[in-house]
Amino acid sequence: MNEFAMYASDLLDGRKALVTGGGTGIGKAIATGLSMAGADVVIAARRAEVLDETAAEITAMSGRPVTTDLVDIRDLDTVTALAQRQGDIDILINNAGGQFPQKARDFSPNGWRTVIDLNLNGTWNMVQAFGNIMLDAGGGSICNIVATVGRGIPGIAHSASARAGVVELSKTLAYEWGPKVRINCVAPGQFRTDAYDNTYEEGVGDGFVEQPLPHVGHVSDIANAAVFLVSPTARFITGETLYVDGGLTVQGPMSALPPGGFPERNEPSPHR
Ligand SMILES: CCCCCCC/C=C/C(=O)SCCNC(=O)CCNC(=O)[C@H](O)C(C)(C)COP(=O)(O)OP(=O)(O)OC[C@H]1O[C@@H](n2cnc3c(N)ncnc32)[C@H](O)[C@@H]1OP(=O)(O)O
Ligand SMILES: NC(=O)C1=CN([C@@H]2O[C@H](COP(=O)(O)OP(=O)(O)OC[C@H]3O[C@@H](n4cnc5c(N)ncnc54)[C@H](OP(=O)(O)O)[C@@H]3O)[C@@H](O)[C@H]2O)C=CC1
Repeated sequence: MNEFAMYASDLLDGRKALVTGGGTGIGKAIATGLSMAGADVVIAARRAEVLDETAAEITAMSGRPVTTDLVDIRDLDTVTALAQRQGDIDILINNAGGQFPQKARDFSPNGWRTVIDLNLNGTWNMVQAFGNIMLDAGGGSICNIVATVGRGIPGIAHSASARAGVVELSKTLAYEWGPKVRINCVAPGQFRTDAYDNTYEEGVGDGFVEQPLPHVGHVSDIANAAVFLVSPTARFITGETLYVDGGLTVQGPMSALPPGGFPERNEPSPHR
């Protein structure tokens, strides 16, 4: 079975889709899924060579041409220029992003700013540049790739904050742009892309045996969620965040005892 061919091959016929960070990992998977569903896909990021290789790979699978373009989402001038070249899109996937893991108490001011700038301001640059064009042109659909916000993500407080900002931005724009533009988010759990493995050497571990679906996800799981959300199949859905995390965020501490077991009833809290 082809994991990227879950939908009809003409589901997105006649639609043009742009995926930021589409040269690698999750973005590449989403671009593949869109192309397999019939969209004309543009992948955009900073490294031309990576993009070109990926475009050729996707075309070999889907039989459809894939265009590449350059952008640094942190640099508004390059975003504006991209919007001038590729503004006629129907679908925008904001996938470019990332962070470094560090305890919050150790963040430097510039470290914090850098991650917020990439994931919140960078996404906003893209959303406003392309959203405005979609509004003027009559409509479109946007999907932002975030992370499993809502319960906190220890080790990446900067990114968790930025992604929560994107979720709230998306809900707000769902109101403001409602009649014309749908905007949703996909929240991946942990997916073993090259970038993930390079960044989190010991990240994939015990957590997975406790989550309701106790295995690592495949990038096509994200792609299929994103394709669904930007397709007419999801035409009555906007402002939503779809968690694709094997149930990680419902795993919770329900079955775990606190260290040392439960305290006696009515014992005062040890916290000040
Ligand atoms: C902990 C478990 C979490 C599990 C959940 C995981 C969910 C998410 C998973 C993923 O996202 S998988 C993909 C993972 N890969 C990435 O995200 C890599 C992407 N990261 C980057 O591309 C870069 O790190 C960056 C965030 C874009 C920053 O790169 P940039 O070149 O712009 O920064 P610099 O100019 O080098 O530095 C700016 C500033 O930030 C500080 N800094 C950078 N890296 C680190 C680091 N590893 N540790 C600590 N601090 C770092 C750097 O020192 C600078 O600050 P100052 O020194 O000037 O104060
Ligand atoms: N893998 C996982 O488990 C999870 C991933 N995520 C998020 O999903 C997204 C994809 O992750 P993943 O595929 O694993 O990681 P990758 O690092 O492979 O993907 C990030 C992509 O974004 C591009 N990119 C990075 N910075 C910029 C920029 N400033 N402007 C334009 N493009 C940029 C990169 O290409 P280039 O360097 O050529 O610009 C790269 O293709 C990220 O936002 C990540 O944080 C969220 C939760 C979990």
